[in-house]
Amino acid sequence: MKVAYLGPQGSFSEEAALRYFADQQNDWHKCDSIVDVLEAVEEGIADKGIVPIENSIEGTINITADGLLRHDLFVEAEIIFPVSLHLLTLKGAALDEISEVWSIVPALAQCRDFIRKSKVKSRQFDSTSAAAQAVKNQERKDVAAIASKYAAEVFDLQITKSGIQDNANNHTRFVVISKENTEVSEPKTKTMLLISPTEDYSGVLSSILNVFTALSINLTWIESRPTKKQLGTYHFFVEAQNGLHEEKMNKAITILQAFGHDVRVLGSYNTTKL
Ligand SMILES: O=C(O)C(=O)C[C@]1(C(=O)O)C=C[C@@H](O)C=C1
Repeated sequence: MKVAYLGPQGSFSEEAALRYFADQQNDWHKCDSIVDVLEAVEEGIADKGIVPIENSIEGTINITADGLLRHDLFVEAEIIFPVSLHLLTLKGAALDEISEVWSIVPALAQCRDFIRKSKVKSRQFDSTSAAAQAVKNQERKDVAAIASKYAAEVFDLQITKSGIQDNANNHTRFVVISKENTEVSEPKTKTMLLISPTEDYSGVLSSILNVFTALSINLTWIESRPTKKQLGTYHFFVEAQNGLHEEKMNKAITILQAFGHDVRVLGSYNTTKL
């Protein structure tokens, strides 16, 4: 089986993939961006992909949410991964020499307090490990990557300051995606739906949420993403703490469809904490 994830070597996505699939002999397909991971799975270049979808400090990873909207993909598992972000520099560099920090946007956002207090500039890269690789290749002592301890090892960089994220208790939720909707043969603990109202009227969101309240379905995640067609119109991601095998979940879907909403079941899955 071929699994796609965000590279280069040293990314959090790689750590999550290697640990989640530890007992399997897989071929790995490293991608340059999160969008490339989604496309690799949709185009059949990879059988599965691992992408970050939410971080406990920064919230939803919009690139992934929008990718799930655009691509015909399913979620088959979720992985909760602890994230600790460090300032990686060339060996011998000092903290007060650094004038710029490099990383992927969600990681820069997780370190907003540190960046603001240190009055350094920030520059976007496609992954934490791409930033670490650039620090290594460019041989500059005035820049630092915000990345993992693993990336420091891979690129032989020094951890000049550790644990710089705004909150020490930091986790990123990844999802395992595939092109096929895997049969829900055994009970699962969660279900992700994408609900797109076909009409815009006052109270449309509360009418959706009331369905879950009425059926005592606890929601673990709700996210709205713009339709990108008209200001103020949205798609809603809803994650429920019930599997698709449960009657009340199917009832909720039937009622939402009867209300005229477009409902896509993105998957029913279990959680793995790494
Ligand atoms: O850049 C990486 O190392 C990734 O795997 C991506 C990513 C993300 O975009 O959320 C994953 C986990 C961390 O939250 C920081 C970066």
